[in-house]
Amino acid sequence: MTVWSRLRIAWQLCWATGRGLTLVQVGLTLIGGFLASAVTWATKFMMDGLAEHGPARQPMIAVSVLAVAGLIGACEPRVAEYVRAEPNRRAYLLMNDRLFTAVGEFQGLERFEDPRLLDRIRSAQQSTSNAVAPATTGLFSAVRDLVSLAGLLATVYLLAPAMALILVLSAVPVFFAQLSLSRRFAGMLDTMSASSRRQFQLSALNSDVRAVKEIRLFGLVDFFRERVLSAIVATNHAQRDLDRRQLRVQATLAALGSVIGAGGLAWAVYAASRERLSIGDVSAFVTAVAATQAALSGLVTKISGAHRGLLQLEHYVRVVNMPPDRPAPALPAILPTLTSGIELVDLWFRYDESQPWVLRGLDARITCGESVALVGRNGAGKSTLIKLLCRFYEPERGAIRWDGVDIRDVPITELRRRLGVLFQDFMEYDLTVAENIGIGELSALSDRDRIARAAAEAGVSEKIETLPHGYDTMLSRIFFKETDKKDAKHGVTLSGGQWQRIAIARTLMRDDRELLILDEPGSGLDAEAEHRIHRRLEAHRTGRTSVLVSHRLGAVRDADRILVLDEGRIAEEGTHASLMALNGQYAHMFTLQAEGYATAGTG
Ligand SMILES: Nc1ncnc2c1ncn2[C@@H]1O[C@H](COP(=O)(O)OP(=O)(O)OP(=O)(O)O)[C@@H](O)[C@H]1O
Repeated sequence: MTVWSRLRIAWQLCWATGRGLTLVQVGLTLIGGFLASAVTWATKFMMDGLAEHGPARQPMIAVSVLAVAGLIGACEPRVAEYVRAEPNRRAYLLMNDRLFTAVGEFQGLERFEDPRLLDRIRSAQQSTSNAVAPATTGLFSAVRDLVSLAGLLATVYLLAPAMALILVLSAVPVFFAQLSLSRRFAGMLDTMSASSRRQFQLSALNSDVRAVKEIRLFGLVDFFRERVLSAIVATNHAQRDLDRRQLRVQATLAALGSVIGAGGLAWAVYAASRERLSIGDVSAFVTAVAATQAALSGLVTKISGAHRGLLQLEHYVRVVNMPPDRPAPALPAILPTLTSGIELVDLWFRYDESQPWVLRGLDARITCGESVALVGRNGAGKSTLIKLLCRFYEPERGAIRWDGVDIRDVPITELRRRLGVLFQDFMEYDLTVAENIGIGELSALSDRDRIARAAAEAGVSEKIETLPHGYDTMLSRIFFKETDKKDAKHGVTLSGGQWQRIAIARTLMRDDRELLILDEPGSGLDAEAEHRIHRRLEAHRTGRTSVLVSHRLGAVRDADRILVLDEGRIAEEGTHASLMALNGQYAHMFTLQAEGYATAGTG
């Protein structure tokens, strides 16, 4: 990205936060910029007037100008600060809105599995709070210093052209050194983000109750502490290196400034002694040189701050402008109401080119109105298949057809509107019970009857009734203080199985959808609860098109058809009875499980 396109982004951001406020900032910038030159010239006229011992009018006018300039100079930074705070707040809101929308548009899971992109999203998120001020107000300040500098240099040039040239030349190397520093800083942020992400993840283990148990039991405290510390040491090292470079550049600028200032003063005094400069000229020269150096050093700092801000903003711009990962079809097909069925045709899928195939030419059919069970060993690809049905991933070859229509040809949101899915790794939201269930169907978020029906069907309504505020009880996994745990308004914790029932209820809010998918709905439930839930779900699924994934083969035996996934294909399919008669993989797995229960029962 070029400097100009970055500047354009900063300007567009300012403009989008408010045209009026931007124009006020431009005005303040110009006023602030011309102030130093006004002071310098007024000082010159005042001193010359005094030296000439003429009427007091000229010095008094100069004094008036100085007084007004002093007033403006005192107020302008405060006013500017106030005027800039509002656009920054607006920019924060606007950028978060755009970022949320942009990331929300990522329809697949691939981007969320790319660590570089995750870093970029994190940097983009950070840039909404810490890059806007340097990039926008920092730029205005830089322009103000630039205007101020131009005026001052013109003043110095009129008095001593060589000195103006020396001042400019002395600033050039420092300016580029500072720019290279900020580039390094942005580069360092990039490389650090991976290690700080790691550090953050490892540090988070300290407050994750699931991790705390294992860490204590396996004696891992020192192991993780050392990992965190080494990540911090690496970050500190990079920061220290940068600080040293910064110090060198700034010290050089300061030393150069002092030498030039002293040299200039000596020359001005010498020129005045030879009457080539008036007293006013000398004082204007001294004021202008000092102000020029201050403006130069300010300019360099502000430009480098703005540069850093702009480099960070680049992450935001790149994320916001990412092309869709599931582009809408050029001629979208209409997804028909499911009447025939869903066909999976020669599906080939792997997560990455470097990884083995998970599906290898899988063919299957889910007939409308049929309850299908999907079984197979761990890692066989059951959850992957479900994610393909939802288009979280796309098959590398083959197609999924919904009543003959390739699901890639319809808008993805339309496809997802037709699905009700319970994922194996369902979410536990820090929301109330009613919200945790109701968000399954946002339009019914305040429909308490429907929420209560879904809860009853998921077998969790009795538990909800015992909660301190019933459906309005806050469910939380995070307590900020130990005392919060005792106060129901901060939330109550549920057991894993109770959370699972809440998640099932959430999915059942979408029970009018054409395809219901349940991935391991009973995994966290006790035997009796699982049995009851499966019976309920079975009754619920009757006559509806559904796919149930489960390792408990007792729970799938009543399905209309059972598909056994193995080696990336459907290895066996049929009813429980026909698969048992086949005496293949399913029969083997079922017999093993049944024997396990029988042994447990008799043992
Ligand atoms: N996000 C991912 N990135 C890379 N590989 C993955 C990813 N998710 C799953 N896999 C791999 O794909 C294969 C199939 O995984 P999948 O979760 O679909 O199996 P499954 O049949 O649902 O297993 P289980 O019964 O254990 O839930 C596994 O080898 C797994 O390691």
